[in-house]
Amino acid sequence: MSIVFIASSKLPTRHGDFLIHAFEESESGQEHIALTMGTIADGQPVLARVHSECLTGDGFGSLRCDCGPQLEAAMTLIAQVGRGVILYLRQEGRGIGLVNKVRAYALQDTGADTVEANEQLGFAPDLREYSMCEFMLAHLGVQQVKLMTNNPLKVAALQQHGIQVVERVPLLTGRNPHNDQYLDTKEEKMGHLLNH
Ligand SMILES: Nc1nc2c(ncn2[C@@H]2O[C@H](COP(=O)(O)OP(=O)(O)OP(=O)(O)O)[C@@H](O)[C@H]2O)c(=O)[nH]1
Ligand SMILES: [Zn+2]
Repeated sequence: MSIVFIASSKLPTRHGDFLIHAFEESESGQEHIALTMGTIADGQPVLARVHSECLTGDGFGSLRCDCGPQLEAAMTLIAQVGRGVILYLRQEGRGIGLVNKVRAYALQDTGADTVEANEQLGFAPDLREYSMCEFMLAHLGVQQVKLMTNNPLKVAALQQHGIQVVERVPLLTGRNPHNDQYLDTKEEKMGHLLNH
């Protein structure tokens, strides 16, 4: 994949003052974002989050998943240590897109779990890929990351793309009665480490 850097600006947030960096995939035009805080190009391991877009959770406060609280926790932790990076990848619905995610939710409303719903729609459970991360982190000067994630497959995928993940930092937050079963399915079928 080829991806190019477009522009950076200041982004004050309620979690602290970040910089926002915009990138664009050359062939598809797909846009991705990095948020950074502090000195991250000094070769020292950087607290990092590779977050997949979830408009419902990140933007609307949906309780069907744990994405919103995970994003907030990642921004808060980065602000606490004063340095870090969030790659916000536009891979809505684990890569199936927002409309198909709503289709999957409709199937989940009638009993399917998150994996079965994808399969009933003709998709693999997870279509994401992470090759853009290598360029984005290199552009930002980040050499090693302490990755905030509960997903060991994400750690492995990033390592396959040459990213040095020196530590996995669990991001256990956001469980509620609406997503309890959904999180159990991620643990049982998708290998997430949720300690439940
Ligand atoms: N297809 C589909 N996508 C979902 C569903 N619920 C959340 N997502 C998407 O899943 C993505 C986040 O993936 P998760 O499985 O929650 O977590 P992860 O990124 O693999 O792992 P963490 O780093 O621990 O958050 C986002 O793109 C969400 O939009 C669902 O029921 N079906
Ligand atoms: Zn979500």
